[in-house]
Amino acid sequence: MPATRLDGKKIAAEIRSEVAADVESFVAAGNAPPQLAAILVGDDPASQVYVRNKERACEKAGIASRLDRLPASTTQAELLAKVAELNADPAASGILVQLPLPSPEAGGTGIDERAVLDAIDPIKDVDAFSPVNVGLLMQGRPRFLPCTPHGIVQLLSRTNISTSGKHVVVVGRSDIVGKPMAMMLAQKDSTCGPETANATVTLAHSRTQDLAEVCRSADILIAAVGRPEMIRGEMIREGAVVIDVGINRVDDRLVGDVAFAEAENVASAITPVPGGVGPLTIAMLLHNTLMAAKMQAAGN
Ligand SMILES: Nc1nc2c(c(=O)[nH]1)N[C@@H](CN(C=O)c1ccc(C(=O)N[C@@H](CCC(=O)O)C(=O)O)cc1)CN2
Repeated sequence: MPATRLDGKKIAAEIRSEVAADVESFVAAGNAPPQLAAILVGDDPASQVYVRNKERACEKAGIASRLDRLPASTTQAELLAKVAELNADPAASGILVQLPLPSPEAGGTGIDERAVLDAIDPIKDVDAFSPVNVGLLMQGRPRFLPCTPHGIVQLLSRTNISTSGKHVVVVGRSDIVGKPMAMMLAQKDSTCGPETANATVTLAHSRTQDLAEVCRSADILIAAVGRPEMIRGEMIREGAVVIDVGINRVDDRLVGDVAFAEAENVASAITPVPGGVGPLTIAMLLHNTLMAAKMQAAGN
């Protein structure tokens, strides 16, 4: 029997309407609407789509947004000055810098991404990429959770997939997805409760020996490597849950990190690409923006 498709788009819509209702109450209580301030450097086509989608999602949820578009020729000092301006602006509840920053080959000036992310005020860091928020997550007392891993926790919880006591293999050790995902699932508790925490986690990567065997030992396999269809059907245990974080453009087609047609015949449940994990990223960004506004309104 083919795997159940886990509908991230539907779950994201649910979360977005929950956030919209919560924003309405927040504003009805006399607060200014939350505002998301996004910075886009350069003209990468995919990034332009993502920031536009973020603006639209904000609008639908009653969240204000502003977008600062900067040319690819922007220097690190100029970008840091923009971040400082937004840090000091009380109207900006949440700040994000759309990644990736333009490489020198794309006309960029070689900005140190880490230095820019470090400069965002942690209380406005709705991507949860700053060292303060990463550190709080590591210690099991998170403030903001990074959007994509948090979206995956929400997806697992809302489809009744427990991670407690299970072996979860995360393939990919990026700061944005792999590392925080592994950390979140290994904790004692999650925002959705202990059933979507308490996993035994293996964080696999490009140097992992016998990756196929490691993947086959997973009850839940999370692929976040950024390599089209790298996870083949034979790398998946019969009945495993497969979460595909990859969004790769191949010949004008979007494909994940998992060879979907092969995986679908082995897994018990799988996220499609598109329509799986991607939409949850923006839903959780809205959640974080509202959370930032609430914390700032409370003077935290
Ligand atoms: N500052 C950030 N930069 C980047 C992040 C991030 O969370 N913060 N993540 C990605 C891009 N991203 C959001 O920024 C993002 C990517 C994909 C989707 C999505 O909904 N994908 C759809 C397909 C959309 C398409 O047609 O391209 C899907 O998977 O169904 C949302 C957000 C890197 N940069």
